[in-house]
Amino acid sequence: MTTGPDEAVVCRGLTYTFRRGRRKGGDTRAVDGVDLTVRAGEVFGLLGPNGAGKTTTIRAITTLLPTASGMVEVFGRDTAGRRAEVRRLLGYVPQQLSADAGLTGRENVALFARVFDVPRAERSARVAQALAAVDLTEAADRLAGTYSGGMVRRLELAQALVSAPRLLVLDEPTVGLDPIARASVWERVDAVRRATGMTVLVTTHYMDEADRHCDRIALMDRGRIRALGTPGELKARVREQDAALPDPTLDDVFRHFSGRGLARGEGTEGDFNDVRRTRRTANRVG
Ligand SMILES: Nc1ncnc2c1ncn2[C@@H]1O[C@H](COP(=O)(O)OP(=O)(O)OP(=O)(O)O)[C@@H](O)[C@H]1O
Repeated sequence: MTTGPDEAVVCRGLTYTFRRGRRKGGDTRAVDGVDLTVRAGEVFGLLGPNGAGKTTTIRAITTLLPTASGMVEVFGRDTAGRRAEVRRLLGYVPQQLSADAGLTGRENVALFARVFDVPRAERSARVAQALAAVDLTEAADRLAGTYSGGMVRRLELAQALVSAPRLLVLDEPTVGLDPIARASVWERVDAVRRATGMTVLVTTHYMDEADRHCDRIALMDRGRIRALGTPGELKARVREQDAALPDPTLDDVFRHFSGRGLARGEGTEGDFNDVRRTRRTANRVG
């Protein structure tokens, strides 16, 4: 075990290659030797353009992909050998829709409570608590299919929170939402974190969100971590190294370390699959 009590996630040399035939464009090394430590209790942001490898990294951390090469530990448990234990420590909100439109909000959360072995006697109280934590008490008995995009995201958050995870993993939690709905998702995450000390690992394209809500961020590009630190530290590094940028933004920081901008369309479009996945995610909450 390499993880200490202060470390929620440790990745060492994490590498993942998707194998595809040559006609389909050949193999893709989605994650290429990632070293990463997420400290217990922090909000850690994984930032990067489409196709940078963020989702693949968190799918390895959440045990949804096998650790093909390298090592991942979650609170000291190796994901390769102690998969079931790791899963019990996690709440995960994937990019793909994880709520069922044909069930009420309460039924959706109750389903997750059953799947994650919340004790039967505690279940209804825990479901109500999770719904309250995301401000869905009033809408709890309506079909999820009638919810707005922001409400669906908060419902998915409740689903992930009902098992009282020590680590909450959020993959693009605010993509496709309007600014008010985005702020509301973050408010709920921050409130639960303050109350429970839960660790949060989040991927996002939105630099302003990362700047405001993340204690530390890793800038990822083409499968590698290009820079890691607090937003303030990263900006200070750029300020020291580039006199032309006395007041750098995180986009400037990204450009400095990767040689290109983070904004969509700046040579960072990713491939067809990246576009398809992003559209699907944005559409489902639109
Ligand atoms: N199931 C898959 N099969 C083949 N290639 C894949 C698969 N999933 C991802 N990839 C490729 O791996 C690379 C990294 O993708 P990944 O989804 O991890 O990036 P990302 O940073 O999360 O991007 P996004 O912001 O679009 O979600 C991309 O080139 C992508 O096309």
